Amino acid sequence: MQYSLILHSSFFISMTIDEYILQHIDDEGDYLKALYRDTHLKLLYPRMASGHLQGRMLKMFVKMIRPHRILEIGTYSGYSALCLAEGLPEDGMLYTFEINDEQEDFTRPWLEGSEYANKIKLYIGDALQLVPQLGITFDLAFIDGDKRKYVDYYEMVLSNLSDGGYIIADNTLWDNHVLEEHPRNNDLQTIGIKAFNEHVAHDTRVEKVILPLRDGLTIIHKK
Ligand SMILES: C[S@@+](CC[C@H](N)C(=O)[O-])C[C@H]1O[C@@H](n2cnc3c(N)ncnc32)[C@H](O)[C@@H]1O
Repeated sequence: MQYSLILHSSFFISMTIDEYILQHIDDEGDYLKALYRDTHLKLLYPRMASGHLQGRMLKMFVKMIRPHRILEIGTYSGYSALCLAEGLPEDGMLYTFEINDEQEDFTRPWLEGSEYANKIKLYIGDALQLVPQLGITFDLAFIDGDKRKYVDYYEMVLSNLSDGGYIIADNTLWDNHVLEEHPRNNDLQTIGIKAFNEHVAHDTRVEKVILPLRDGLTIIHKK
């Protein structure tokens, strides 16, 4: 009885903290609220969208880092793209890549209808193939694509990143599955994220921290 009360109260407290945080940070605004709702109404896997807290965090990172060119791998419904673009200066540009061509009909109108449309270029295709062809050096990259390919994204991004540039990688705690010593052989996403975390941890070209925000955000600074 005692135990279930403790469980219940800690669950209650953590819910309250999440709500408390959202009530004490900047509002996401009506446009992002509507996009988040539309994502949940019309798309599969709406949990993939960044949402209120992470979206404000991404905008804040852009304000702090002051990049001119941002790369995003994994646009999905465009929620994080809009938050990244919101933080950019007038002459800044976000290049966002989405491999799933069925996503375009939903996402392009949301990006083009926003007040940041002139700061966003949406590409449909595999970022691993398309980004090196652009010949652009980025100041900040947000990696949020296929979890099995994070090491490949990382190496590709690092060679297209300015010295002193930053990478933010999402989902790097993967619902705490990273703690599994021996993930199932077919759990390629957990295996991919663990390989990425090991790879970055031992990479002397960069400085890195992991923030336990939402599903884990790794912030990487290229020396
Ligand atoms: C987690 S969702 C992105 C969510 C979005 N960044 C947000 O926070 O609102 C991951 C997306 O990456 C896309 N994706 C996977 N592999 C990719 C690749 N190689 N290049 C571009 N997009 C990719 C998937 O189709 C999916 O829509």
